[in-house]
Amino acid sequence: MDLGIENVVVNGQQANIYVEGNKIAYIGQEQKQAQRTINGKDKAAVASIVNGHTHAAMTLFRGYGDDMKLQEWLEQKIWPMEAKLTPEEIYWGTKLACLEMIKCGVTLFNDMYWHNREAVKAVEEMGMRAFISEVFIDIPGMQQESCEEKAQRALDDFQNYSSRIHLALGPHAIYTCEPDTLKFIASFAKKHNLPVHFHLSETQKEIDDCVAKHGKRPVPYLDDLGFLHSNLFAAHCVWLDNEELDLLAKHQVKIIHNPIANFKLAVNELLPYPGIKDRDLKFCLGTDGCASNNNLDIFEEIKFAALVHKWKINDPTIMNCNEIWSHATKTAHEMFGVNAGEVSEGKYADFLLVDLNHPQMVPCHNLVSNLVYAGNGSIVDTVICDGKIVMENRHIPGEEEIISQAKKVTEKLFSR
Ligand SMILES: CSC[C@H]1O[C@@H](n2cnc3c(O)ncnc32)[C@H](O)[C@@H]1O
Ligand SMILES: [Zn+2]
Repeated sequence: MDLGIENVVVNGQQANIYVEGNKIAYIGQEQKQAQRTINGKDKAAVASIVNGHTHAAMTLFRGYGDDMKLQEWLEQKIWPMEAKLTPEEIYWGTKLACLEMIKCGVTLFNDMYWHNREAVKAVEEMGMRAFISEVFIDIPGMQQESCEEKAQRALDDFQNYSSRIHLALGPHAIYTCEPDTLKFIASFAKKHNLPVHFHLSETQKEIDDCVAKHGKRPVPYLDDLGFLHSNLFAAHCVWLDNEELDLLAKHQVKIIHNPIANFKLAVNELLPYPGIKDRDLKFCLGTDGCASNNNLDIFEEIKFAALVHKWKINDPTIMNCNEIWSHATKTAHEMFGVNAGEVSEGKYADFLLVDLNHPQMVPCHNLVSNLVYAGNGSIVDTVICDGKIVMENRHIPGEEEIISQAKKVTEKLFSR
């Protein structure tokens, strides 16, 4: 065996876990020879978490452009700064994002940002899994190549990356992409079996503008373009009526819930959870970028989601801890087609060792309750992704350099 974690709490029992290659080969009472063995005493092994929607390199914008409405925030603050970003800055911003996500128990994330070659390099080096988008945005000056050239170039590039890196197509939103772009992306995605990563129904303005321009709400508009399909990952989805929920369910669109960013940008609506649950629509959680969150601690997102739906529906039994934990881990990995999300034999060895002696984890009447309601990213001690240890005892190789380079490039960016 390549790696052993001995005497650890796993699925409610004390046991040993052995990893061979990138998979969990054995969980049980037997003790086996392994090249490397970790003592799992006072630790629990739990599935790693997915960040289903983020803009990783926006870590460099943490605390910049706070307390604004979405459209003004994008147009007055974010897009002018993004226009100045260099590939090197994206690289260090993405490394910083990976560092933060690993520290908070994420091994797989779904990213949409500029200069994806640098993002890929950062993710490869950090040992994580990611879906990395080729972005499409029809704003003059923001996109040089044609859609066809961009999509084909991305397809070629991604042949050269490891199996941890997946290509997605990332049209930004209905208000920044022309109908022909959306049609092209849908057909290219279907032809090449690629996921599409999209912002959908985030603000009332988006709905009102769509009705004014196209005579229909966003989801029927997208349906008429042939854009809805089961490999569409739609972030936000807060302003949806019942007809739209029916259409999303008909096409099995996957939904990413980003409640903290929604609250910070005051989009004034919440994911329609009862309608989503009734229709068995699949959803997981995302942090969105660091300029609208302002961190990538997915534990905060999990707790916030569990609380806010209880408040909205006025029912504390809604979104119980097992349910939200499962959305963030098992369902999330299933949605992305990655064979992880549970600590069991045959799954990828993507899991966490959480510290059962962390003050926020003591006492432990119910592990999942502590994970959801008591803990945060700081309870994560060790992270394993694709069979490799990417963090041990909360230390990640190279972290000091990432922090110092992220500070340095941010200073340069904001002084230009
Ligand atoms: C084309 S790269 C991604 C693009 O999206 C911007 N962005 C970040 N957060 C949001 C949000 O909540 N809604 C819409 N767009 C967002 C980001 O700054 C990049 O420009
Ligand atoms: Zn976003």
